[in-house]
Amino acid sequence: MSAPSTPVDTVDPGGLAAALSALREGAPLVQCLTNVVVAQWTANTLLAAGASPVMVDNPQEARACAGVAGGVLVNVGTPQEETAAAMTEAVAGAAEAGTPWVLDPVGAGALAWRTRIAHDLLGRHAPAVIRGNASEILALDGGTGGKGVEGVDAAEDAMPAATALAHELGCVVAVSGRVDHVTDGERVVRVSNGSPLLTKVTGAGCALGALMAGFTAVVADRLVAATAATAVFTLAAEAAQRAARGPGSFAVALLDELDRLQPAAVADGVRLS
Ligand SMILES: Nc1ncnc2c1ncn2[C@@H]1O[C@H](COP(=O)(O)OP(=O)(O)OP(=O)(O)O)[C@@H](O)[C@H]1O
Ligand SMILES: Cc1ncsc1CCO
Ligand SMILES: [Mg+2]
Repeated sequence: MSAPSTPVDTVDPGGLAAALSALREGAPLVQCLTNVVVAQWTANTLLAAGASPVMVDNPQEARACAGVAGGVLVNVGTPQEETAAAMTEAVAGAAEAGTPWVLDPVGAGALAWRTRIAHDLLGRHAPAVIRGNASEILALDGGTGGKGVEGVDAAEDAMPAATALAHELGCVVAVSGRVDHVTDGERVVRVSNGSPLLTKVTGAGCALGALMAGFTAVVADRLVAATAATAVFTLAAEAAQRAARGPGSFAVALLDELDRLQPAAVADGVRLS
């Protein structure tokens, strides 16, 4: 199947700005089952943007937490038996409560066990959003994956796979890269904001997935939610790049700029096609 190319219609800059206002007003609780590399930075990203993180990734509490959270992030970056069991529980809790959940299939394709975990979770209850780099999205559709957790494909090359997954699961698929591509299987939104420094710090994509879980808690249209997260994150990255001397100061500045970003600046600065 070829990728759809319907131009942006309902996803407009004003809607993305309104989504950021909704995130700040709602301050949703976002449960994160994420990897050990990025946990603290992910929590800080959510706080800076205006959401409320809680990193509950044990099988004893994950289901109950997903029942009360506004959104759930499941990121398979450093899976262990315990956290994999917790992911199953969290997805069950999300299914019971109708809580939107986001899958970040870190390293899918490159490593077999986590690829099976991702497929198993997808088979239990459809996520609101699958967010990954192009190689990870291709891997979920039968591809071979990237170089470890690094993507080696361009986002546009993953759009046939993203479209197929979106149709199969009834979810949004967000493919990150120089130009981020977001689709619900019918509509495609491209966001061309961002900074190359995002590829020089670990966990940018992981933090973006957490933001998507936050936006799905406050925005009903999941295409808008995933696009708003992308716009907010990449616009903050552009401002952070201006303040940074390199990856270290960039990562710190990105938190500052997420906190400072105003909804009007989202509407003014986002580059959609
Ligand atoms: N070449 C690039 N130029 C500018 N921005 C980029 C580039 N590649 C990725 N990005 C941005 O970096 C962020 C993370 O995307 P990326 O594709 O690197 O995710 P990822 O590989 O899943 O990251 P990680 O696994 O390290 O968390 C996105 O906001 C995306 O817009
Ligand atoms: C570096 C790394 N290894 C496993 S998860 C992770 C964070 C970026 O995906
Ligand atoms: Mg990733």
